[in-house]
This record gives sequence, structure tokens and C-alpha cells, in this order.
Amino acid sequence: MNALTALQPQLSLGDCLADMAVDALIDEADLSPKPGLVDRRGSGAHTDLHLGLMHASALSLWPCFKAMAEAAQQRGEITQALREDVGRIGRDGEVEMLRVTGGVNTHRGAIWAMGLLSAAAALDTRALAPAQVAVRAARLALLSDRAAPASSDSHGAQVCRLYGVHGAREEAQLGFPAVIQQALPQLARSRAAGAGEQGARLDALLAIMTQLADTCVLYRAGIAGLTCMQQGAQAVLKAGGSTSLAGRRRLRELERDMLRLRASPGGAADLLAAALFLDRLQHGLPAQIGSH
Ligand SMILES: CC(C)(COP(=O)(O)OP(=O)(O)OC[C@H]1O[C@@H](n2cnc3c(N)ncnc32)[C@H](O)[C@@H]1O)[C@@H](O)C(=O)NCCC(=O)NCCS
Ligand SMILES: Nc1ncnc2c1ncn2[C@@H]1O[C@H](COP(=O)(O)OP(=O)(O)OP(=O)(O)O)[C@@H](O)[C@H]1O
Repeated sequence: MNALTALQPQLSLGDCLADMAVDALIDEADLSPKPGLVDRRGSGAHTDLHLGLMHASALSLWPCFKAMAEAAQQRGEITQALREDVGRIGRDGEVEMLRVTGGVNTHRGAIWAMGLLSAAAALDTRALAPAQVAVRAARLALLSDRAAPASSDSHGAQVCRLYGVHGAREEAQLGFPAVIQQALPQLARSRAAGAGEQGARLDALLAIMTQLADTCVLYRAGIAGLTCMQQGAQAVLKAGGSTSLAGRRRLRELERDMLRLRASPGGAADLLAAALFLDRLQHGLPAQIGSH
């Protein structure tokens, strides 16, 4: 310990993971220019969302992520009891989010993904590599939550039935392949190529968009919208990514097409936040974490 760390207040593991989760959500919201999504320039394809609301919503979720991490610390292992704790805390978090936003869905998918990952991180702080945390989150997501509402007619459930794709639930149960196989490798490649942090994050978002069956896009714009998103994102990356001149031209075309279709890749945005969370986590937790 040096003089600086001695002066800093002790943080609990839950405090620290909640800080990291909220930071990742704010970094995702601020990242610009994101096609169709809320960013620093405006509301994208949304009429009921704006950047201030995304920030307020992210901050309102801090106690939810802290409580999920603490539940994991207390249970100490992946059990149905922990799955049901996480489900209950997540539903309470959703109620608080809707209270803060006046009923607008700002972060439903993020509560699910980041909540599972916060709990998974807290379960074993000696194994914080992205793939290790994602596997624990998947094992938790595979357990059934007996208290969850029996039938869901959410937008995601409707399009999963209609198009036979997998949505937010299955993405988690598979161990977040869009994060582990697409976003994090692209983030590393673009950083290594000198893209700059914002450019590397945009490229990571695009990498997710090339493959994901984003149920937000499917609900608003059908298969045509999903194809437009996947092929358009692929074209940007093929042209050299978001920091190259040719890539930026393709990115503008993708944004124009997505706005015309009213398509917004909210699922891809949530998974980018998950990738930023795991990326930060693998570099270690702050030194001043106490045992409380
Ligand atoms: C599994 C969840 C996300 C519901 O998913 P479902 O697809 O039914 O709902 P919905 O249409 O609201 O979509 C959820 C969000 O997931 C994100 N998303 C969309 N597509 C994807 C995808 N392919 N992969 C990952 N995330 C995606 C989007 O942000 C979307 O808004 C979760 O909210 C849930 O289980 N709700 C039930 C109530 C509950 O128990 N909540 C607490 C859980 S911690
Ligand atoms: N920067 C962002 N901009 C917009 N959406 C985002 C952003 N980041 C994450 N999201 C995710 O996108 C989802 C919001 O999408 P959407 O508005 O399509 O959902 P909905 O309210 O269920 O549907 P609709 O508005 O089509 O009736 C949220 O669940 C949120 O997790």
C-alpha cells in the first residue's frame, strides 16, 4: 500500500463491479456515431429515448448490479437459489429503471446481460478472463427461475417465435458468443491497428452487428432490417473499419439505411457494453477492495 491507496476509501467487491457495469453502460451510450442508436449526436431511430435518459437509467441500475454481485458472493456457487436471487433483483431493477425513465425501456437487455456477468464475476475473482466469466454467467442463465413470469409476450419472444432465431436469453445461455468471438477480438485487432479507443469500440459494435439476430431490429424492421444491419456492418469492416475513409463512407450509408427502416440495434448495444465491462475486468479489480 502506498500513501495514495491508503487515502482512498475501501470499496466492496459489489461497489466495484457495479461501478464498472454502470461505466460500461455510459461508455456505450456516449460512443458516437452509432447507427440507429442513441448517442452524443441524437436519438437515432428512437423517439422516446435520449442520451440524458440513457445516463439516468444506467445510474439507476447501480444498486441492482451491486445486489447481484453481493448475492453471488454470499451464495458462493452457481445454484438455483442464486439464479432466483438474480431474477428477483433484476425484476426489481427493471421496475426502478421504468420509474426513472417514466415507463420507457432503456436497458432491459442490459440488466439481463450485465446482471448475469456481474454475478459471475463476483463468484470467483481469481478467474476474471472474459471467457471464464462468460461461462459462469451461461451456467447461471441455464438454470430455471421458478419465480419468473410464466409466459412472456415481449417483443423479443414474439420475433424469436416468428423467425426461429435465438434472442437475449439464448445469447447468455450460450456464453455470450457475440462478445467472446466477435466484439473482444475485434476490439483488440482495431486497437493493435492504431484505430484509437472510440474507433476500436465502434468496430467492436460493428463486429457484433455482422452476426447477431438482434430482436430489436427484427421487431421493428423484420428480416430486411436484419439483413441490412448485418451486411452493412460487414461492409464497413471490410472497407477498413470505422476509422478509415472508405469505412466511414460505408458507415454513413448503413446509418441512412437503418434510419429509413427505423431499425435500432439495441441488442448489439447491450452486448458492446458487456464487452467493455469484460475488457476492463480482465485488467484487474482496483487494489483498494475490502472484504465487506
Ligand atoms: C431474457 C430477458 C432479456 C427478456 O428477453 P426477451 O427477448 O423476452 O425480451 P425483450 O424483447 O424485452 O428483449 C430484451 C432485450 O435484449 C436485447 N437483445 C435483443 N436481441 C438480442 C440478442 N440476440 N442477444 C442479446 N441481447 C439481445 C435488447 O436490448 C432487447 O431490448 C430478461 O429481461 C427476462 O428474463 N425477463 C423476464 C423477467 C425477469 O425475470 N427479469 C429479470 C431477469 S435478471
Ligand atoms: N444507445 C442505445 N440506444 C438505443 N437502445 C439501446 C442503447 N443501448 C442499449 N439499448 C437497448 O435497446 C433496447 C431498446 O430498444 P427498443 O426501443 O427497440 O425496445 P422496445 O421499447 O422493447 O421496442 P419499441 O421501441 O420498438 O416499441 C433496450 O432494451 C436497451 O437495452
